[in-house]
Amino acid sequence: LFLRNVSPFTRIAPFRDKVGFLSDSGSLTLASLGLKNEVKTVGANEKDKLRQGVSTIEVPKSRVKKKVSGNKTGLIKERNPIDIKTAPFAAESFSELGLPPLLVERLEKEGFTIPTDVQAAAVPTVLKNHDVVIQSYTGSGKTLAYVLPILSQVGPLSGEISNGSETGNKAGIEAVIVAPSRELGMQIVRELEKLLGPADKKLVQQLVGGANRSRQEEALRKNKPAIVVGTPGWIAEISAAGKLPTHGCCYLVLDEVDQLLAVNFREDMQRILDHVGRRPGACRGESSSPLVKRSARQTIMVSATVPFSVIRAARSWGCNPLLVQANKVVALESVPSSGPVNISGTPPTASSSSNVQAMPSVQSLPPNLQHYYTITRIQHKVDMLRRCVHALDAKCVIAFMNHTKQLKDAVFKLEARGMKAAELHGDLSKLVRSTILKKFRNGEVRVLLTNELSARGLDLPECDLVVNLGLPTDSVHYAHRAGRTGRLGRKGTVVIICEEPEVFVVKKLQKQLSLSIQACEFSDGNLVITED
Ligand SMILES: Nc1ncnc2c1ncn2[C@@H]1O[C@H](COP(=O)(O)OP(=O)(O)OP(=O)(O)O)[C@@H](O)[C@H]1O
Repeated sequence: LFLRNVSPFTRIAPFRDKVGFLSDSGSLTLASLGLKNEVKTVGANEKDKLRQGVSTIEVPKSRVKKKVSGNKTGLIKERNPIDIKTAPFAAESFSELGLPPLLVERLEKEGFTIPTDVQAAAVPTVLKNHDVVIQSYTGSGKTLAYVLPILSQVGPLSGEISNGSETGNKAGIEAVIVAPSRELGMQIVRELEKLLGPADKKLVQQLVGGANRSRQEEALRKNKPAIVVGTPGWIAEISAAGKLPTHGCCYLVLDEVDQLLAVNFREDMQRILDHVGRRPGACRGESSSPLVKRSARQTIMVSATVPFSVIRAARSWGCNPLLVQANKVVALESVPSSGPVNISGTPPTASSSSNVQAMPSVQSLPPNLQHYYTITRIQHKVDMLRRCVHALDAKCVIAFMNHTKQLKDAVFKLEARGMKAAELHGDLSKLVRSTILKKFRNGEVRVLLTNELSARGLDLPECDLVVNLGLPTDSVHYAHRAGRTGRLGRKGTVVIICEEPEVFVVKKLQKQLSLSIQACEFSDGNLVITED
């Protein structure tokens, strides 16, 4: 079966030996199957720009996936065979992933021409209706990895004739996307709206806190959106009020799934899992045949960090889920679901997940990051931040502190020294938060002082430096904070400014993440590497 699927490949790039997939029996590569002779190496091309995020192998255009229509009236979705062979092979273009031509055209208009590795692996897998956990490092394009399969089935870009309505949807909500913060939810809405275009953007409805609830409910009633994106609290609340028709929903996406497992979301998540589509447990005990008809929603779980708790949850929420990573798709059953605990010894907070990664967390970090730490006394931390920004000539800086109260003081100190700074945290109104983010994006603010609120999912591609003025609680938090820079192949620097007694935590982070965090000083406007 594998040979049949592989033989039509036309070209394979130099990394072919490394590109493989795991089956129950172990890791397979093209080389191990003696298929090298069937392929031709391609040289460097325009993709160099996106090197680590982008595909290296072309899949024949003929291998376009048979379209599986989203079911507008019922819940039955046919699962295609667990064909994990196609997924690992990154594609040269979006059309090779089996996406409808209209969607590919729209992607090109928006400047998306080449899928990243995780998109190339995830899109065909999701299109085949598998429940998945998508894990790939921060900034590698996980949002489009699930948005594209949804848009290829839902709305006008799917190419399906709409049944007379402008939005093409009259049968209730077809996809629910849950994100842990309002900012992240709105970012996902923007990504969807960008692809749908102004004429069809009403197909997406945000359900996030801080906005006028009755207006959101009115929009739900009037626009009949096919996709809703929101935070757990609001989705659960509107659902409990009977204003969210999600029983026929085909897709449930849990973005930043490990954070959604936190205690403070538990009740709301339970309601969502119980009411969106049919319970995944419905497929339990049925035939293990991959061709089994599923009568449940498709559950898509996404994060750069996949702790054991996610693996356990995914097994219970999903139906034979697959773990999708760049260049690799593997049955979740084959992934261990227990292991060591928390590195810093700090108990999990309400916002943190309950245990550490099931896989080396270095996989959560973009490859182009430089990591440093420097030691100073607590009262000099903000001044050290200023020196660090100057030394690295950073233009767009996100600095994390652990206590909201410290942010204002730090902003004051930086502004007093002529450095444009602003604070961002959950106690600010939604309007103020949006304005600050806008100013940061357009360069009016050089240093954004923030707390854990901004650590997850926020896509600020211009950010070239992340500074930890307060230590992250564990390696998961470090990875998400660090991942605000170095997005999609860009370079980035991460600096920890700590006190002498905190160095042991830096060493633990270093060990846990299997990366080098170099000791440094900032003197005379330069970064100087020091002996450890
Ligand atoms: N194929 C692509 N070509 C060019 N740009 C892309 C492509 N896919 C995604 N992007 C852009 O890359 C950036 C990062 O994408 P995204 O926010 O989805 O990353 P992520 O993996 O979800 O990160 P995080 O783990 O931090 O949430 C975005 O600005 C997005 O528009």
